[in-house]
Amino acid sequence: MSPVTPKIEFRDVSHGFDLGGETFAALDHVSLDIADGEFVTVVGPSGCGKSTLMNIAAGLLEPRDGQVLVDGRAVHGPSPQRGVIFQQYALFPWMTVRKNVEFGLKIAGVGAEERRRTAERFIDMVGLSDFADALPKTLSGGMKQRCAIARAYAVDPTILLMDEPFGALDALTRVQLQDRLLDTWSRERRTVLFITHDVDEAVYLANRVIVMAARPGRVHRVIDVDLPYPRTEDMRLSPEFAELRREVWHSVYHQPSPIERTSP
Ligand SMILES: Nc1ncnc2c1ncn2[C@@H]1O[C@H](COP(=O)(O)OP(=O)(O)OP(=O)(O)O)[C@@H](O)[C@H]1O
Repeated sequence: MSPVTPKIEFRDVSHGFDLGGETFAALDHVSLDIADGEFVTVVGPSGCGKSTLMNIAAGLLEPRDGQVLVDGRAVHGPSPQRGVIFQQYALFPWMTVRKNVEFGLKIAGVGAEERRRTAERFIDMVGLSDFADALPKTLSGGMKQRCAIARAYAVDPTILLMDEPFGALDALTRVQLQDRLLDTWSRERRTVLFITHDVDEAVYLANRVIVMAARPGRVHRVIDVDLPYPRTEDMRLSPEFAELRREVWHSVYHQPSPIERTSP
């Protein structure tokens, strides 16, 4: 039987930034396979390279060493196949929700009628139908982020790359959006790579949690989350969840000291 090609493959990826004449190692030999349809979350201390990893997967940054492959092909730039959602909503402020969601489709040359139909479907999916003609400035943070999610989904990406998308939201909105995202994911089954600082969020959403370590940024542990979907509020309160949470928390906050470099 031939092995299944991972949807996303980080193959020995290293990246550094030049700081005052020295190279700072942001990522050090990161290798990771993500299967088609997986929901993978990434947690780790501040500065461990989570966003750098995401930017490389998005094709916004070329790694110094190694490569990222999507469906077995090397990534060398952004692609509509990979939808990216950041913490800051990045909506066009002068466009209504509908126009924001239609934007990527317009760029892709999709006709007006189909654009409208597709946008409506995804605006409905994120529960913003009553606000389709509203401008972003009239929306709450959670609504803006739902609009950003609808916009990312509308262009039909096979991969969603999400960099702390709920980081700026209050706890209740955050929990509601987690459920909505999982609901969408179970129906659409895109591959999701999701960065967060929040251990509960990491466990609640994922099939697998990747715990990174800092200085240099690297994969510290991979923790499988064997809880079934759909995830529920009761599950958050279960002993199994508490145990997974404890395990991830411990891996993030009780890491060994940064690797001592004895040679340059
Ligand atoms: N453009 C840049 N120039 C110089 N150094 C950078 C640049 N971008 C990131 N770094 C450094 O690389 C390291 C990794 O940064 P990155 O933003 O990927 O970490 P992170 O895990 O996402 O952090 P946080 O959780 O705080 O958002 C950090 O030490 C950061 O200072």
